[in-house]
Amino acid sequence: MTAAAVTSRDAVAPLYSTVELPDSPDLLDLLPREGALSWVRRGEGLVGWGEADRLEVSGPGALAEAAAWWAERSAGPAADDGVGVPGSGPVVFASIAFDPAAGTSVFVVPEVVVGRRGGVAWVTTTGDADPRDVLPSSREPLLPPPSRLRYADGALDPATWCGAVSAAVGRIGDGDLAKVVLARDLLVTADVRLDPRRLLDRLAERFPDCWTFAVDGLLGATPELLLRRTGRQLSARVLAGTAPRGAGAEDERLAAGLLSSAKDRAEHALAVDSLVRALDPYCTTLSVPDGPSLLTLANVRHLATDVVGTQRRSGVRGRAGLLELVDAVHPTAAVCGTPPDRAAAVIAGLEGMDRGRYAGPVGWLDGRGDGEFGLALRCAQLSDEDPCSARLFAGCGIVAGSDPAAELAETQSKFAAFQAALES
Ligand SMILES: C=C(O[C@@H]1C=C(C(=O)O)C=C[C@H]1O)C(=O)O
Repeated sequence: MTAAAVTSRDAVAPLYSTVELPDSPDLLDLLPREGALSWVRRGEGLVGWGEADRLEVSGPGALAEAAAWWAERSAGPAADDGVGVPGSGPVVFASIAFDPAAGTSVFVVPEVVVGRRGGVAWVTTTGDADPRDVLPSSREPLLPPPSRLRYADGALDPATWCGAVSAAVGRIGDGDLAKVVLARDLLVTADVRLDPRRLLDRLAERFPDCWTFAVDGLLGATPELLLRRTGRQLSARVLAGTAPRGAGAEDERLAAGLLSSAKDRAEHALAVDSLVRALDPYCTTLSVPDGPSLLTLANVRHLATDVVGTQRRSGVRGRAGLLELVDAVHPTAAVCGTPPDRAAAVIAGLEGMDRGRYAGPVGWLDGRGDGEFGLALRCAQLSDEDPCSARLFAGCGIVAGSDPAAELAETQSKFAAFQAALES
């Protein structure tokens, strides 16, 4: 085992000050063009900018290292927090690699965080800045939208990716595994620089039921909540099983078909089971509805299960923080498969790409241990080298009976979430 690689700017915890804002600002409107950090749903959540500190970490102990780092960074000289709700006081935004042992996970402590929750709004600053002085008086104008977008295949062209799906169905038929999630990437280049704020605005408008996120150039609107912790209360929204949207009566027919599909319900049950099995040892209560409901988005419809639990008060598991819980539940069968080790090996053998932080946990954590992590889906990684380019990701659960052409169409429907933001 190699040791986790850790880079962090300096060793002294910054000072944090939080004040309540008299008016509730539009969070996304506050973001600057560079370094946008976001976790926003229906106008509530957190945005941040500037970097007071940053941790990049990988290796088998990556999330434990990150938890220790954050405990030190958030526990420094007492935070001056006059608001006292989840997300006020010290906050770190995080985007964790799909495979935290192999990929790089990024943790950013912003210089400024603005939050909104239940109608209360606040601003938190790190260092000497006075929280009353840091909000922009007006928004820097958005860059013009692209007039031309060029798409190119990522790691696998569509026909080769369908071949990978067939191979996975073969492995499932041989009894090697029950489910594997296979993803593909799509490269896009615009004729102008991409403005993250324009993309976030469009995603938030079109996907009000999703969490619009941005951390270190990974931007998206995810419908899937891996884990939220508020005190001892834990909650998650598990998704698996997808149908396209249709027009008029066809849409109703597709919805009814998804809810009654034995294949989709079995695929969904594997994802719920994987979360419940991993979370159960940490909980005194864990409640799972009898069957899935439908989550309807602009581009697709999913089978969804909302799970809620209460974390134990005592013992080692009672002391587990949110990053330890995230480490325990990730990857669920919603993004990896069943059993997870075999599925991970099939992904490594068939996908032909590095997922990076796609399908990894993304969200935020505060100094009390409250926070929210979604799965980084319906997203794109903006290129560091070329400000006009991005890499989009989409994947699908493959089970017995999966049809490669239908799975390819499903990835296209999922890409469409980010494409609409680029194109509008
Ligand atoms: C892997 C993705 O989505 C996951 C796979 C789903 C499915 O196969 O039905 C549904 C929701 C997500 O859990 C993705 O959007 O890239």
